[in-house]
Parts: sequence; C-alpha cells; structure tokens
Amino acid sequence: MTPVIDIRDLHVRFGEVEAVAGIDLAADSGRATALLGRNGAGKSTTMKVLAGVVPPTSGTVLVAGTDVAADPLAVKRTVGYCPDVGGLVPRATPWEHLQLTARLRRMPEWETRGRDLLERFGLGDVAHRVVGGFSHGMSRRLSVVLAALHEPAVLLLDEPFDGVDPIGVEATLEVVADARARGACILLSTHLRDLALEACASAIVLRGGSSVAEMDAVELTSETYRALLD
Ligand SMILES: Nc1ncnc2c1ncn2[C@@H]1O[C@H](COP(=O)(O)OP(=O)(O)OP(=O)(O)O)[C@@H](O)[C@H]1O
Repeated sequence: MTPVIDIRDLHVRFGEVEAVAGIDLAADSGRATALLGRNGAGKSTTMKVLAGVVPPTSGTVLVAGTDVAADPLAVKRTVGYCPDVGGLVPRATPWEHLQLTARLRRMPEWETRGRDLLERFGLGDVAHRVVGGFSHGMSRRLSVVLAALHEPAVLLLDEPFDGVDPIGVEATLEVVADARARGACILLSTHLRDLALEACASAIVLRGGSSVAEMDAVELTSETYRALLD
C-alpha cells in the first residue's frame, strides 16, 4: 500500500541554497512520525512542500495520493498545517481565526469543536483578544488549534512545542493522540527528542537536507541522536 506521505528524492533550491538535497520519506496513516535534525537541516522546508506552500524543485511528493506539484490546492485541503512561524493575523482574535479557517474549510459545524480546542489549549479566556499581543507560546498553541480544527487526514506540525508551557504541550500531545486514533497521518518536526518520543512511534533524522536515519522512536536514544546530528 502507498504511504499517505510519500517523498521520493525531493530537492528544494532557493537560489544558491539547496535547502533539501534528496530526501526520501514515507509516513503512514494512524501513526505519528517525528522529523528531527539541527537548525537548517531542512525540516521546515520539507513541511512547507508537504503543505503545498513551497513547490518541489525536483522529485516526487505524494500526499494522500495527490502530487503536490500537480495539485497544491487539493493538498492544502487535505492537510492541517501548523507552520514554524507566522500564519496568524495580528488584528484578529482566536475566535475570528477559527471562523476564517472554518469558512475556508467549508465546515458547517465547528463552534463546539473550536470552543473545546481553545479550552484544552488554555486559550478560552483570550478567545476574543487580538493575537497581536500574544506571547510566542500562545501563538504556537493557537496555530496547533487551527491546524487540527477540521480533523485533517494529514496533520503537519512544525515545531509545535517551541516555547509552549506544560499545559500546551499536554494539549498538543492529546491532539496528536486523537488524530492517530482516528487514522490520520501525523508528521511533527521538533528539536526535542524527549517530546518526539512521547508523541511519535517513528523518527526520521535529517542532516544537511538529507535523511540520515529512519527508525522506531524508542531506538532513538540520546547518544544515537547526538551521533546522528554531528
Ligand atoms: N526562503 C528561503 N530562502 C533562502 N534560503 C532558505 C529559505 N528557506 C530556507 N532556507 C535555507 O534552507 C536551509 C534549510 O532551512 P529549514 O528552515 O528547512 O531548516 P530547519 O531544519 O527547519 O531549521 P530550524 O530547525 O532552524 O527551523 C537553511 O540553510 C535555510 O537557511
């Protein structure tokens, strides 16, 4: 069976910079996979390609059977994407972000789930406050909520734990567990090995734009991880 995420020999170039230099990666439904690696390893660029926001320079990338180069819009419909930075409108409130997301996703019923997610992420009390004044961690938490709102078949979380407090970490782990239970494919990028192990069954380590290891998360001891980074 074809994996839900199927990347073959992906290259992404930004001018002189080769951000991704020949990645092969597969991820299945009902499973969370961690994407690890040092700063600049190519994690966010890979996520952006999978989200349909950056086109591949070469290689084949299938998301739930759709080629991202051929139909990025269909891919955007399939995935829920929490970008590493940005994506929020400073003058809008969390509730307005949910309204906009639900409208773009053509979701007829979303208020109950939206309210529940905001509560779970400790954002219920600030649901009607503009996000321009939010801390980094609060913005991260809202980005995860927005990615998860429509219960996507493919959930892409880029550094979801970055600067997030324990309540937010717990809520994110719950979102990953819920998504896995309903059969979604989750790809989560992080620098944090411990949280990767807690959230994910498998791990892929990138270095210099290439994939250098793929293993069950339990096999990724701190010594193994350290050795793979160098
Ligand atoms: N838009 C861009 N223009 C030029 N270079 C870019 C662009 N985006 C990424 N890069 C470069 O591509 C490489 C990979 O970047 P990427 O953001 O994918 O790494 P990362 O593994 O997500 O890093 P981090 O852990 O720091 O977020 C880096 O050298 C980066 O400077």
